Amino acid sequence: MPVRKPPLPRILLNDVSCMRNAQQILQHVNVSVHDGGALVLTGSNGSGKTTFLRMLAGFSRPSAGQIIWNGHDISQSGIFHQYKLQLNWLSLKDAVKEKFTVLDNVQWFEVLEGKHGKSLPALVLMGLGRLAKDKARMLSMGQRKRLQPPRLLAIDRPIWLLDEPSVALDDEGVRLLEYIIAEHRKKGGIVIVATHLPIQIEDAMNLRLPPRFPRRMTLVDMLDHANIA
Ligand SMILES: Nc1ncnc2c1ncn2[C@@H]1O[C@H](COP(=O)(O)OP(=O)(O)OP(=O)(O)O)[C@@H](O)[C@H]1O
Repeated sequence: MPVRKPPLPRILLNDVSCMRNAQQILQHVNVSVHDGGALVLTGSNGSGKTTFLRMLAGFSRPSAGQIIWNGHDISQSGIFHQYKLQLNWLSLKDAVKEKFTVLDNVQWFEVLEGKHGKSLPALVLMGLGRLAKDKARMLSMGQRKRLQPPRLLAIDRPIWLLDEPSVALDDEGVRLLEYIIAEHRKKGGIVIVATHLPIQIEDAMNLRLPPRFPRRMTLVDMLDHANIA
């Protein structure tokens, strides 16, 4: 019987290291993600989670190793051009245009992508349907955060890079985000999330980045040693 080759991972990080401002941030990272897969990045403040996402988004280059997409190194310019069209990146900066309506803040991305019809249903799903025609400056912090998943749905690209997507969301907002992520994966999409907060993502791989400057003493230790009577 012929032996079937296992499918290539869609994304492979092969012994990747990354420097920022002449400082070594990530070292010898090896990870592979297949279609429908999820990778959750955790680690202390400054450990390099955002750097990891930025590198996958092409904002920083690995200082060593390769990022392979579909079997090709993304540092080749022709490949990178195709690769970046697969990405949807949500950074901590919400890029909400306050003078635009809530709907326009999502639809703008959709139109740029040459797509239509998904923005309003996505806002309704995230509980923002009633506010669609209001100016975005009226939104609370959590509501601004709820505006982000609809952008993912409106643009509808396969690889999602999400930096702290659940910060400021209430329990219902987190459940909705988890639902959207699960549905995306069912369609073969990939989700890579950096987070400090618990978020339920079934069968996700977890990558805990080591602290860059291991702490000798925690704040609690210091308070203990302060001998406050
Ligand atoms: N613009 C920058 N230029 C140079 N170094 C940077 C820059 N931004 C961050 N760094 C450094 O890179 C390291 C990793 O930062 P990064 O933002 O990736 O960490 P993180 O794990 O996402 O942290 P947090 O949990 O606080 O969000 C930090 O030590 C930081 O000092």
